[in-house]
Amino acid sequence: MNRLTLLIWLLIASVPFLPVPDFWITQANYIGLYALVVVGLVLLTGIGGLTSFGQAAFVGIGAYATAVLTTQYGFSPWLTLLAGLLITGGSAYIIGAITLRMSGHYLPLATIAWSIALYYLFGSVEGLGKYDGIANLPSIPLFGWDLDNGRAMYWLIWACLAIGCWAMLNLLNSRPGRAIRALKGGVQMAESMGVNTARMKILIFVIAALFASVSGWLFAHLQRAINPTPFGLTFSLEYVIMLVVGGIGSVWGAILGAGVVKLLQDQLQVLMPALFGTAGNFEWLVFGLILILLLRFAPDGMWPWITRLLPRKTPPPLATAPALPRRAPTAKGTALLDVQGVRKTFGGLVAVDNVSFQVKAGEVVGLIGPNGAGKSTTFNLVTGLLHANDGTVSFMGQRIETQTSRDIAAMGVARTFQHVKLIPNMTVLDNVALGAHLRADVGVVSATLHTDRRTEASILQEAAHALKRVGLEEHMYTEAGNLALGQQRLLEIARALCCDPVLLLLDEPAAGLRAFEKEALAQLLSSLRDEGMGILIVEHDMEFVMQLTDHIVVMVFGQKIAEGPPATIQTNPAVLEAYLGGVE
Ligand SMILES: Nc1ncnc2c1ncn2[C@@H]1O[C@H](COP(=O)(O)OP(=O)(O)OP(=O)(O)O)[C@@H](O)[C@H]1O
Repeated sequence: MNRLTLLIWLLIASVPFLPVPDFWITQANYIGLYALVVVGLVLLTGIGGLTSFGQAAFVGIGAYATAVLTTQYGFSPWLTLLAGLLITGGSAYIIGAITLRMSGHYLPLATIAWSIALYYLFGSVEGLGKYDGIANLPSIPLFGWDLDNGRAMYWLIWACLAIGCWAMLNLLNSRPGRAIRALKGGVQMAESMGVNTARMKILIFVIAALFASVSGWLFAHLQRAINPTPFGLTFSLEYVIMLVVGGIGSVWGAILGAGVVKLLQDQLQVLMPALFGTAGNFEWLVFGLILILLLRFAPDGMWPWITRLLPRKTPPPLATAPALPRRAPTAKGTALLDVQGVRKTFGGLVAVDNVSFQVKAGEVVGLIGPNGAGKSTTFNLVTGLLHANDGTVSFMGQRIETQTSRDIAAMGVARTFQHVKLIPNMTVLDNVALGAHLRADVGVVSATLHTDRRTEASILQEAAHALKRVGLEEHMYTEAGNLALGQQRLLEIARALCCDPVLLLLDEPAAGLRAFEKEALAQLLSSLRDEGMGILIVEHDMEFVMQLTDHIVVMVFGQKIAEGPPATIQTNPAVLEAYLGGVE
């Protein structure tokens, strides 16, 4: 934690000692409660890209769990916090497992549906007090002290928020955190790096729900009485507005958003009825307008404005750490990839038709052909992104044509993409570190508690080494989206190297590179070949391919029309006719 952050937290902790009126303590309490929910939403929506309009329902589960168990069964509020977390976590897991398979606008619609369902459940069940709710909740005891007023609850609320922010930041800057951030870059890339995207989605859904549940527990014991109203759809929408206002990708933006919306709401609730001359929820008019303007002109919310004013942090030097375990080297000449008679159709189109070829360790094989020949489709068949209709694909003697891209990555096959797939707002170093996902075993708990320091240092060291190999070390802390296209391709190669692959598949790696960068890339690939790596490369730059490869496979209209060493391919009449436009 830097000095400025520490100073701000100390200032926040000292507020109840200062002559601050109770009104402002109450405001601060609600801001803290809302911010807890929004920090969860930052992870779910801002980072993970999953929109939820149902967080208030999870706040409700936390609140009702403690209300029922303390008032009807006499449990301690601390026990009911755990019970609430268990119930919320369980419900979120079940709801998530059902709804997170949906994509596009179906997911937000589903979250609205279960949010409404839970709201009516709270209001209809006799044991939950129906719409009157449950009253007379006990206060929370803490080391013999009764947190029975707003000032006392202030510390607990803001301590929970501080712990939540600390845990969330730890998580985001870790191996699972990078995997979560990769979700927004598309499932294909993340799965190719070995990330179990379905599990990650459920995980962030459950974590966001747990943040909401803690907020509900605190809310219930602050109010000492609850009813269904604060757990309905309107409040869920308010949380989303706070997220957008503060900045959807930032933990600190969550607190800012909660603060700005809460304070503005209070002012508007007084001002707007006076302006219209009648009572009503006119503040929503303003919120709607603010939301539209923000989405149009500042979709990243207000936090990026503030960060521009803050002093730039110099990243600390990377810690030295033990190297990550590497695969045993494969002897040159070992058969790595064996593609036999693969066929892939898209409806009536035969994209790949009965294609066979092999790649050995210590060999660079070029896969060439005009546009639409089926090269990328063949790549996708080898890496498990697509499954062949016919034929077999084997890697080191093991059949892989029905395996997932995650399993194939785990076996030692790494790839780059024709259309670069990276996480633009993550640093180059973190993007590359994602490649080492399968080489370390840091779980969410360890990441959250920051007990993963050693492994994290090893991962970053590995990523830095890969960046050095591709000549991008000076851009380590640049946001990946700010790199030129050619450099982004080099980043993808570094990420693939970070997987410690046996077989490297490169889809048009030289596209967008300048002459000296191509030269450096050719040298790098040659040295990887000398180390025993097998390389399959799709490339349109013929000079590059002819100089680098040991063997070339030529495809036209989905079929293999020739294969052999570059010198033979260059003079093959069928290739010249079909691919290069015929013999002069
Ligand atoms: N998901 C898909 N659905 C339908 N058709 C597809 C799909 N993917 C590829 N195709 C078609 O399959 C054929 C082969 O495409 P592919 O991208 O594999 O060719 P390519 O050789 O990699 O071409 P390029 O060099 O332009 O990238 C093309 O006609 C393409 O339009």
